[in-house]
Amino acid sequence: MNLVLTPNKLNGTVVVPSSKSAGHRALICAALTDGKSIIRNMTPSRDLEATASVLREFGAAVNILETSSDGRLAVAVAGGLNASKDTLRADCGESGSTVRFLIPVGLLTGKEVTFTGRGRLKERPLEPFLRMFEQKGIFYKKGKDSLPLTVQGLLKAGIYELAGNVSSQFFTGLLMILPLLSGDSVLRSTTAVESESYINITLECLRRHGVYVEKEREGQWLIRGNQRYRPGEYTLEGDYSQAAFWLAAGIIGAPVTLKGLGSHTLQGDRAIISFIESMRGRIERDGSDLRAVPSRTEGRTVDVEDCPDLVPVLAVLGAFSRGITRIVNAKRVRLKECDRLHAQDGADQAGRNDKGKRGRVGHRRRCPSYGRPCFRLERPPYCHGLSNCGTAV
Ligand SMILES: O=C(O)C1=C[C@@H](OP(=O)(O)O)[C@@H](O)[C@H](O)C1
Ligand SMILES: C=C(OP(=O)(O)O)C(=O)O
Repeated sequence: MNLVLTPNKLNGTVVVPSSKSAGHRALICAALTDGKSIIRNMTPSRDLEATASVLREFGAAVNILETSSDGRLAVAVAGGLNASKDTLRADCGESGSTVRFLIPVGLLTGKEVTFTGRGRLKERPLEPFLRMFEQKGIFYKKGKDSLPLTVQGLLKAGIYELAGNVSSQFFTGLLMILPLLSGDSVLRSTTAVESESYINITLECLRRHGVYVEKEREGQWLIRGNQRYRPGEYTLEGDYSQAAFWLAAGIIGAPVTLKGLGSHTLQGDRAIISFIESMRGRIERDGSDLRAVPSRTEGRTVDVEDCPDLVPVLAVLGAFSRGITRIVNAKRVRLKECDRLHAQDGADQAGRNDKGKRGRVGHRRRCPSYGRPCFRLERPPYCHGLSNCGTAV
């Protein structure tokens, strides 16, 4: 799809959609209990629907209790993975989180599970799990693409070693099920761990459900076995990845106020605030509300190792700032729902990354196609939760 963005000023107040990462984890942890949980303030999305539908296939009941006037859901989850069918089909849509979180959960069912997906998900890497299946004697079958993938087997407590530089999502998937096994496990990364803030979001969700994991040292976690997930009732916090777009819009255009963000969050994408401030962008705080005020920003070097989802918005902000903005440690964003480096202006400079060197994207103040849109988007930008805005993008 080609989307033309006409330059325009945007202002107003946005109630930020809830964190999609927190939503996936909440649904899964609730499904791993043997009781009923209620998750409030869930902004619906296709990725969350994929997780909910796979959990239903595995035997949990996931139902919408209420929909608020702004489309937020209260979701009831009755846990228990007691699917009656012998073979299960898990359609993960286009969601990397869904497939990587739910492969270990699927193995808990003891059934043969076939994971499927659409679009780019079929090509996104699953190698860390495939290697684990070989080490742990788990049956799997797949063609030349990552999906469809059929798995069957039981994971046992023990030592799990995975590369930490492909996706933190493999660690999250294992961290959610290892506490249920009979015996202690150690999860260890064989490389430096990237996107670790997402692992911390996982551990926070586990704690909410009464499950505890100890970080022993960098890249290593001790997981006591024989734990049980307790049902919970809680409200999801606002999403800093999505807030980032509105903050940039406020800096570039006219003031934008954001509501619904937690100020004590573990989300790595809260780094957008310090990035913008380091670029001399003005962000005002009023309790947990944030207000982005139009500013003349200056290019900086920003490290996205822990916050890869900020790359698109930083590229936009960089294009509107004086001087050069360098986005470093961005190599893995090639592995997302689209090749997000390729989707940015200046992606050619990032291509020299294949020998293990760190990613680097340079953005000039003006894009070469000055006066015309300089990004190719495969989907419209997020625009849930918009209210009282003078002009839409
Ligand atoms: O665990 C999660 O919720 C996510 C982890 C990150 O992926 P990587 O660990 O692959 O960087 C992030 O980019 C993705 O949007 C969501
Ligand atoms: C990369 C993303 O999610 P996932 O990895 O779950 O597909 C995303 O939504 O930006």
